[in-house]
Amino acid sequence: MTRPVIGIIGNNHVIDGHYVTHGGGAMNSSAVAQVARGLPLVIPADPKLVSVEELLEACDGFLLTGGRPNVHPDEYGEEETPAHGSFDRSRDAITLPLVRACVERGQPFMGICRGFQEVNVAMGGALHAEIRDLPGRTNHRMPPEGTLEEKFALRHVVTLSEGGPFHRLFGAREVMTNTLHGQGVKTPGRRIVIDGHAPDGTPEALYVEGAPGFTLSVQWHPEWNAGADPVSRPLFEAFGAAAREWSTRRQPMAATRRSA
Ligand SMILES: N[C@@H](CCC(=O)NCCCC(=O)O)C(=O)O
Repeated sequence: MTRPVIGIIGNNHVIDGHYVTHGGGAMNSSAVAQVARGLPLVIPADPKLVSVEELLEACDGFLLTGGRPNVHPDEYGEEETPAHGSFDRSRDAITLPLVRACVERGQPFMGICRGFQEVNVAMGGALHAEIRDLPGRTNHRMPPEGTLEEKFALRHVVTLSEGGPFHRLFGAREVMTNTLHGQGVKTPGRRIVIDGHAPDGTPEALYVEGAPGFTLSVQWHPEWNAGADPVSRPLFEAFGAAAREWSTRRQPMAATRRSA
């Protein structure tokens, strides 16, 4: 059986100050290949190079990866300030319409960290520029020093809604997660259900109400230790199963198009 193709949304990275690359962390590719059991395909998220329509055709599902640059506040009707940090407008231009198209079509996606925030903004929601500056909130940012193990260590509980999709998937109302982000959901978009929170109230898990496909998205990084972690593993397995189902459903459509 062929593997479902999972488009991994790449980030623009500048190496050595001048060499521009499109990349996704190797952890994402491994989680897709080894846990979701999909074919990982890193996407250069730039509308000069790819279109949303082409991506929807080429891929069975999308992993909206984490990324340091933030979604531009223009996308949710706010003015840019220094607190908003850096941006990746090319990625915004692909992922926001891609999420809306996937919701409409029932094509699976899973948002991680920046990807989680993109799902919210795509559906009309807004973000806080810097959650650690808000009263009562803690610092969710990546520790600036330390090994990868220390940066991705489990740091807080996420409490999930009773009977919600995350509770059902994990079989627990409380799970431990890592945390490596500065921004967070301020107002949920249309049909966005916040299904899990950190102890300081920060939204951590969401899905799109009534969407016909897989939309589970998380503010933490399940790609870390994806094969062994009891939270990451079921998430990637469920995402892979959804992409596989999409791929088997669309094969007859693709065959019809080829023979026409
Ligand atoms: N920029 C957003 C999203 C944070 C995020 O996705 N972090 C992943 C960083 C991965 C890396 O180190 O490149 C925010 O800050 O909230």
